[in-house]
Amino acid sequence: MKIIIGSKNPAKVNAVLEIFPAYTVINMDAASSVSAQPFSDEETREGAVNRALECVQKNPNTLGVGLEGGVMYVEDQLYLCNWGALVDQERNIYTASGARIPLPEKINTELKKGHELGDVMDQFAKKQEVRKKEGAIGVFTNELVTRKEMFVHIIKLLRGQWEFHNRF
Ligand SMILES: O=P(O)(O)OP(=O)(O)OP(=O)(O)OC[C@H]1O[C@@H](n2cnc3c(O)ncnc32)[C@H](O)[C@@H]1O
Repeated sequence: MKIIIGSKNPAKVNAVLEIFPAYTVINMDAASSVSAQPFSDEETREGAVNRALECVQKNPNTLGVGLEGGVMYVEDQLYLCNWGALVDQERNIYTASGARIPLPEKINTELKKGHELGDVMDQFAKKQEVRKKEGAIGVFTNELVTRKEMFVHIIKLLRGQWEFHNRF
């Protein structure tokens, strides 16, 4: 069976490859149809679902996966949040979120100005394309948990729910 992942970001594609080794994994650009920088769990989750649905709509008889990064507030503290969605051939939608960590006030200030986290992280870490590599979670955990690892966990949560559903 084929799995279509609605992103070309290697941190996302490699996570799907790791958890679905027996499947043919194809990547394509899919629209999140939410803001470039989602600012809540609801919006980030919606972006992941929209991407997964587009993958399946454009490729019938496959599994679609959408992964979306965003931020959200708990009281006044900004946190990193990530969501994933898997859509099967019957259009059942499975969702899961990833580990979240607080982001420094400096990052909050830049995001409030309208900048995207990907660009802010590159400036902060003095690196290029952090979002495709260790990610914000990697930078702020001293690379003990990378963005790919965080997505691996989300994909496991999605695959596990889908397999459980298909047992009965
Ligand atoms: O190519 P796509 O799949 O769009 O991947 P992306 O990383 O650019 O985009 P996301 O939709 O996952 O994330 C939305 C925005 O938040 C940024 N972002 C989210 N999580 C991040 C992380 O861990 N590190 C750096 N940037 C992150 C990202 O770069 C975007 O600007």
